[in-house]
Amino acid sequence: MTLQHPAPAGTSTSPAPSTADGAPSDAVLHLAGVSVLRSGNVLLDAVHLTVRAGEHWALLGPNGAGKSTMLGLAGALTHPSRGTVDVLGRRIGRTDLMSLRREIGHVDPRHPVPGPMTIEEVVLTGLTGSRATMMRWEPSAAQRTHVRELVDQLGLAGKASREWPLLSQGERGRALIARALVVEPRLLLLDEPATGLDVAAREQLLETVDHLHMLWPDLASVLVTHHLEELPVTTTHAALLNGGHLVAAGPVDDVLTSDQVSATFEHPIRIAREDGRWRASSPRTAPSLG
Ligand SMILES: Nc1ncnc2c1ncn2[C@@H]1O[C@H](COP(=O)(O)OP(=O)(O)OP(=O)(O)O)[C@@H](O)[C@H]1O
Repeated sequence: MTLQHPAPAGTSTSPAPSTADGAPSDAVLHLAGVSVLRSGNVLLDAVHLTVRAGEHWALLGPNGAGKSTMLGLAGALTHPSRGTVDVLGRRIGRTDLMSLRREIGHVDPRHPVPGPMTIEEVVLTGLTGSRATMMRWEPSAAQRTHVRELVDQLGLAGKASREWPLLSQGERGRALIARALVVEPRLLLLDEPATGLDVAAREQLLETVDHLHMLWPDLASVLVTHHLEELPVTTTHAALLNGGHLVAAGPVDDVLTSDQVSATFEHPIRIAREDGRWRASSPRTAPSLG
């Protein structure tokens, strides 16, 4: 995503040729002047963003900032009240949303899995866009092979026939990423993928996400989180949201500064980066204990 207007200091605004609709021709996701209003509340206010192929965005902000609302637009789940949203070159409101959704990889850690399905069965439901295995639908041999390859690539080698209720949270997270990738999307959306994971499972999941970006360099992604510690090393860009407003957006090192993150979370926060990972802490004002 690239913030286009107004552009904060340090944000790249390099022009790209535009389509007839005004979206840059290389955009995977383009929001132009987007506001979302529900029940009299402004969930998003005049947001401009562009995500291009190969960019890995982090979307950060406090509770209620509008992150899920923005991800809902990117996933073709909701309509804007004002402005335009183009996903994979198709305009929300002018295209069939069901078919567009099937081209977007959407990872929701709260995805409900009905009954005792195996990892392979769950990943296959990505092809039908359903929760359960579709009646009278049979995958082709090539589709099965593709699913098994993905399961291996996601660090679940040999576990394709494991049943969902017996999996750890971390294994479920990686299986849901495989499910999202089975349609070979150009855009991958990750909604707080590290929620509920212990530190080891979180680190494995982040390593998996970094690995994906190396395997599919053109894949664009948007990852929503509240925690800077949950950002993959391969994150290239960040957007900070507060109260439906974009506080900053652009290359990750320009955006994730102590000042901008503090303004976003309305609390003094010190940002540090080590070995490509981010850490956030709050300067203490009271004398330390012990
Ligand atoms: N249908 C709706 N009608 C009215 N207000 C809504 C509706 N959906 C969400 N909101 C409000 O809009 C704001 C933004 O919600 P959103 O879920 O996008 O925030 P978020 O940044 O994802 O929050 P969290 O980090 O808590 O998940 C919140 O204050 C929420 O209560």
